[in-house]
Amino acid sequence: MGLPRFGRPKGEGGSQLSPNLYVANCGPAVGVSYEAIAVVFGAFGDVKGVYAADESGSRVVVSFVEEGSAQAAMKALDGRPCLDLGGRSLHIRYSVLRPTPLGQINDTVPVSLTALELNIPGLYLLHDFVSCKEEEELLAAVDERPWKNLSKRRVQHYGYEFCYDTRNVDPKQHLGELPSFVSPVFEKISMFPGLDNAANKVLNQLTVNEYPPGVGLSPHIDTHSAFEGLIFSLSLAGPCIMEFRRYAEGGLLPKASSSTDIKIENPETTSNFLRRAIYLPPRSMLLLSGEARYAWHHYIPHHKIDMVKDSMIRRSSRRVSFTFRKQGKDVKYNSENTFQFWQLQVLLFRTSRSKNKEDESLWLKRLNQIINLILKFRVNLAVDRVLAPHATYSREQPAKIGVDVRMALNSEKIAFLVLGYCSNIIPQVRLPDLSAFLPCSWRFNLKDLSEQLHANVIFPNIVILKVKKRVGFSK
Ligand SMILES: O=C(O)CCC(=O)C(=O)O
Ligand SMILES: [Fe+2]
Repeated sequence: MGLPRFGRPKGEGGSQLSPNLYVANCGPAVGVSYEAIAVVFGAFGDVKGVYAADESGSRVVVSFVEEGSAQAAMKALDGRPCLDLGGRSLHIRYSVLRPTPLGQINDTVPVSLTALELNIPGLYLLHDFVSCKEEEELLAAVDERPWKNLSKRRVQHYGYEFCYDTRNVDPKQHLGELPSFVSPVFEKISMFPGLDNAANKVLNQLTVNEYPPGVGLSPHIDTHSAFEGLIFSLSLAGPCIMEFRRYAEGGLLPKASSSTDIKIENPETTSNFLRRAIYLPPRSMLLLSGEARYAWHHYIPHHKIDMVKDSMIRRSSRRVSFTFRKQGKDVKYNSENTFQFWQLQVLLFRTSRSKNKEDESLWLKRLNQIINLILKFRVNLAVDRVLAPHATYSREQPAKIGVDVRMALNSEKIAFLVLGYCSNIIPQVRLPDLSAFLPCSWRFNLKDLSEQLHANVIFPNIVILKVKKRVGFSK
């Protein structure tokens, strides 16, 4: 699902009626926010969305539900200074839907060119972070070294080897300092706006990825316990689109705050998520921190051609990325640290399908281990323990509460759920909301382990439910 593409008005005047208005002299580049535009135009009828008309940042398309509203707005606002929009004179024409350009991928999302436009807290993008010469030198340096072949791309690891099975690094296997050819990049990282100068010193793991044209990367959040804090990714050689997803948490999504948001609703899985995309040109540096690093999945769609604004960008050459991270011990919870940005974690424990008593006791043992980790504040480690590699779904498929609970309950005797919320992200979700996900034919109680937890209230936002199948329940 993508947004409709709007064309510039054709010919003189753009007089063909339409519910979409092409508004010039208006947009973030001239200090007018999309929200302010939506409010002003909203006075004339329901506004479906305000979109960037092009990359200028000073031309937008306001899309109304009804043509009559567009007409009224045009009549009232065209050619006049608008006090609510900084006194700017707006130039308005009707905009028409443009047919999908040839070769466009159906499943697209508007692609932002800047972090500001993308509007994900904690995400920064600096263009031309390294020069063409530095780019050449970095590429030459890695090309002189051995690549490791994965199924579709090649990688090199420095500092610590990244293991793709566990999605983790072995902290005991230190491969040595990062190579000297990345020193110029480190120097620049230390000048990253707003960054503590010490930050570059602690980056001790580098993964170099080489993607052939058209090859992408599946959605993931970099393993919590493996890497602490900031993630820097330098793009070299070819461009790509990086997309981001923020999944519905307990059925709630953060308020869509940008016109680039797409809320995907998939009735089959009842999952929904916000989706945004940014263009990463060669030599740009992306920084993921805070919410961008912990709450949003990132991935690179497998496209040979990307639509960026109105241009078709062919991924004609390989893309090589240098991703710098800090291998870290598990983060301990305190009110200041990254746990604040912890995404909703749904940890689902299941007895095995074999209904084997031993399996069941194994799962109970694991559950207890994990509860102990939680009680010791080792939250990220607890999350990793469950989500990889034991869980039946991978980290790429974050838990969908409703579906997973039902799936577990249909096939298993017992399921345990540990539900954790980061209170400052989704303070609204409480137990009553959770119970809504359970079929009414199931009873669940909060006794046993949850009582134990409640007696040790550390995170008022972590709840353990023991979900029991009712005796005699038939499917
Ligand atoms: O290629 C990139 O820029 C991203 C790589 C990445 O997300 C990762 O290695 O975890
Ligand atoms: Fe990543």
